[in-house]
Amino acid sequence: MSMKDRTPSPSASRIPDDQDPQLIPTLHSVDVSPFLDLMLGIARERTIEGILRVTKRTYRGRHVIFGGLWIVASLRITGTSDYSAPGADRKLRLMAFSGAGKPRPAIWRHKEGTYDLVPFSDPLLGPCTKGEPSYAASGDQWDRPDWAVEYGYHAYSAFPIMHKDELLGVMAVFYDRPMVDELADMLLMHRKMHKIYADSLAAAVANAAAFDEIQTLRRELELENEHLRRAVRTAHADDHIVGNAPALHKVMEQIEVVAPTDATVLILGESGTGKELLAEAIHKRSHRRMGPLVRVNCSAVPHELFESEFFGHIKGSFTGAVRDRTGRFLMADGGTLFLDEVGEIPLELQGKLLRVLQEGTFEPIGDDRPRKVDVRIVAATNRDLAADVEAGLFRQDLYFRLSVFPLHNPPLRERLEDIPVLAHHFVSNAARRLGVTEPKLHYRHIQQLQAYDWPGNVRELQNEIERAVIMSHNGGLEFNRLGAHRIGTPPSGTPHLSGTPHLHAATPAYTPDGPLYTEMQMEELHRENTVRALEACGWRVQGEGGAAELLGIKPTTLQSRIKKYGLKKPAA
Ligand SMILES: Nc1ncnc2c1ncn2[C@@H]1O[C@H](COP(=O)(O)OP(=O)(O)OP(=O)(O)O)[C@@H](O)[C@H]1O
Repeated sequence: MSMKDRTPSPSASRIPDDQDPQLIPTLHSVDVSPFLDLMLGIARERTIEGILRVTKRTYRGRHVIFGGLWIVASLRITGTSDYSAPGADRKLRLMAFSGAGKPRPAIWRHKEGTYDLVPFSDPLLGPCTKGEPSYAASGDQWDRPDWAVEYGYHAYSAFPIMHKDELLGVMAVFYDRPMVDELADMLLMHRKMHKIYADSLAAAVANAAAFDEIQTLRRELELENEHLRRAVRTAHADDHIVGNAPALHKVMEQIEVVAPTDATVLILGESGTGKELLAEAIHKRSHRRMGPLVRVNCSAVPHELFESEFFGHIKGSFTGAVRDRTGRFLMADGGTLFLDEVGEIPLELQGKLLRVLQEGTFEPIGDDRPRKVDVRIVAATNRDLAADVEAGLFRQDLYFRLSVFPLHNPPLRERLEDIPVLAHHFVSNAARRLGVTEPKLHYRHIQQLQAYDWPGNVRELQNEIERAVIMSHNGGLEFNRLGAHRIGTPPSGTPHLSGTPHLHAATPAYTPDGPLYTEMQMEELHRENTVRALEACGWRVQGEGGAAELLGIKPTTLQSRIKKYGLKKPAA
């Protein structure tokens, strides 16, 4: 018998309709302000988590012993539930509850388990999954389960949460006594409120889910974009590894040894040292060279998308999964998967990754059929993974699995002898790409480049050279602002300028005793120094801490200098 069939007839207990004059006094006796607060709270929430938080504070009302909200289990709710198992759309998952009623639904039993997860076939909540509200005003109007009898749950009222004919969930409220006779009016009142509440909740949940879906798609698109851009760059890149320093030589020898095997390689080294280039070198020297080389930058993957990024998902397996998605593991089948910044993989996913590495199988989200892949892993990190293991941030078993063959890629400052050959390589690459005449690299340029410590390594060298080639205008190269473009790091200077401010003046000539500036260069230095002083004090010319005081000159002198150089405070 369905719950609808069991809906009590008016003769069983008096259930007034809204025309019933007896409802009017009831209306006056019920304090509706908590209900209005609740409605406002729900309307304001933009996330499902927020909606659930508000909902947990609710289900107040006279004689209400307990209220709960169950959501269709396949609706993935960020941060509160895991990806659902296949077939989860046929179950309701308890998401929020409140009230004084004991015990909690975790102990209420139905045929298959507890009320934490309820099948659509359940006689109590199941009828609502067909879109019909149901209720019982007293114990004799429903087949009360044992827990309801034992703990004094006499009456209930349940509503489906529907949005555009789609079931999102079910809400139910239970009473500690029969809601008949003089309480029947109150039950009717409550049911009217529940109906409004259920409709608002449906709209709020649907909005939040849609918002979630858009976010997920946006992040997926960003990732896809990044993959595509990189693939294009790699396809066009002049990717041969340049350098003869003994430290790099040793790395290349190790690559020759390990590449033909299928061993997992862990490339260690600071950012910009060329780890990705080494991973490509390993792939190209392996028997997998005709297969794909797929890169995942683990630091760029949003936490909630990791599993889908690695293993893929099936359409509809969670909110936002509007189409099937092939994970990177499957894409790399028969080739190499390069896990860049592997130290950024969240702890909870490290176990799953380890399983794939050990067994070579995985399941896409929402699909329980295991997929077998043949993938070689090359990982890279600039973190001290051993220290992360000590600190409990990285699983030891995964670390051991990844570091079968560690390769240490030295920072550029430890192979300064490679700078001339790298510099020539980058100058001709940049000139070719930019379509300009290749500017000449002089000995003094090399000296300047070798005197810098390159915290950003080869990538920074490449960027500095590209910038210098752009600025050269078919004239000479200039490297007197090395490091000035680094974000968050003060420029570390070229030694020739040591003892002088690090300024944007044309390259000076050099004497054995130091730099020699022309009058024009001195003028430029002067101008830049004045600007720097003005900037340092927010363009305040006089007074304590003003630019004139900083420069040790009179404010009037500074005024005339500002005029002479035509300096103006930049618009905010
Ligand atoms: N030995 C080299 N020869 C030629 N180019 C190099 C060399 N080393 C690095 N590069 C270039 O420097 C840039 C940075 O290299 P890459 O991206 O491989 O560094 P990475 O160590 O993987 O950096 P991150 O840790 O930030 O991901 C790339 O453009 C790469 O082509």
